[in-house]
Amino acid sequence: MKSIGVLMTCPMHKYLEQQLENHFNLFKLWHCNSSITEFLKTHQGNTIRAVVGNTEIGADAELIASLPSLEIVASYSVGLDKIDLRKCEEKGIRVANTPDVLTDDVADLAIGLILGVLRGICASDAYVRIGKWKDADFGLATKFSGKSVGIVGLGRIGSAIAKRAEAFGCSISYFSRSQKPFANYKFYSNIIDLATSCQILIVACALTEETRHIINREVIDALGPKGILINIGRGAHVDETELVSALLEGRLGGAGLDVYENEPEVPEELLGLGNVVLQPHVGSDTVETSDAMADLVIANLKAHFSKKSLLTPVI
Ligand SMILES: O=CC(=O)O
Repeated sequence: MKSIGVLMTCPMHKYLEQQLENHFNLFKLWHCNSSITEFLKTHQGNTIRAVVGNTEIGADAELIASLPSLEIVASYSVGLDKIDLRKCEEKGIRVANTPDVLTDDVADLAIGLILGVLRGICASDAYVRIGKWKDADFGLATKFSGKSVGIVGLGRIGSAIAKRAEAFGCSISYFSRSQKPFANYKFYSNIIDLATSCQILIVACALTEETRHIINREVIDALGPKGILINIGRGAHVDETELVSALLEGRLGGAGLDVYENEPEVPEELLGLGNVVLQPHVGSDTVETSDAMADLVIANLKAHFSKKSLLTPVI
């Protein structure tokens, strides 16, 4: 497979880059200072048969159009929102992603964010480091165990979060397109009703046109001044301007965020808030999971080019 051209869209995991280099003829899009078209002209765009993208740069219509020999997009991510799926379908381009292997890490981080916000873990850590403990006790935080948790999207990650939250004695309810026959949790067909009924609302669904800004002013107000919003999905699930004003005005109790609308930009106003915990989109960023995701990308590419079934096909 050494002669097969594979284009990586941006720097990702070093191990993935090495594996791609070992097995394929690897092109790195970020090595070009000019436009994609220029880059592809000088690097014979027509030799590239696969694209490996991620949550930052996937495969948009422009990239797909400039690769006449493209056969497969193997994403180093579970999320597909940076891939023009319609174009891929239209052109018969296969698409694969990395589900399952990252579920535990993302669910773990969701729980970490809840504890971070409710127990003030980051704020109290800073309190110790800057020597304030010597002057006074930190003060009281909020209990997590036993709270009511609402989950937006009960897919693989949402279900893994539910399982963890159950172990904390939380009651679980969820909103999704349809009721899940396997789930023993309370189903809401209306997200406002879910937000009204829970104390912690967690966004764990895929980003699509229907779920863009699914967390709007109405949902935030339904969650209320004691409610906590956790987002480990995508920044665009939340109307960030509304989120910021709700937090500043005390209409929302707190937030734990791993994702933002314009990454890596984070609204300045959030930086000074003690009831907010911020992470730089690291849900699946552990050594173990990143290696497993990389192995899955390679396995999908090898399967495709050996005319075998993809391990985790999307299209
Ligand atoms: O956000 C992470 C992913 O989609 O894998």
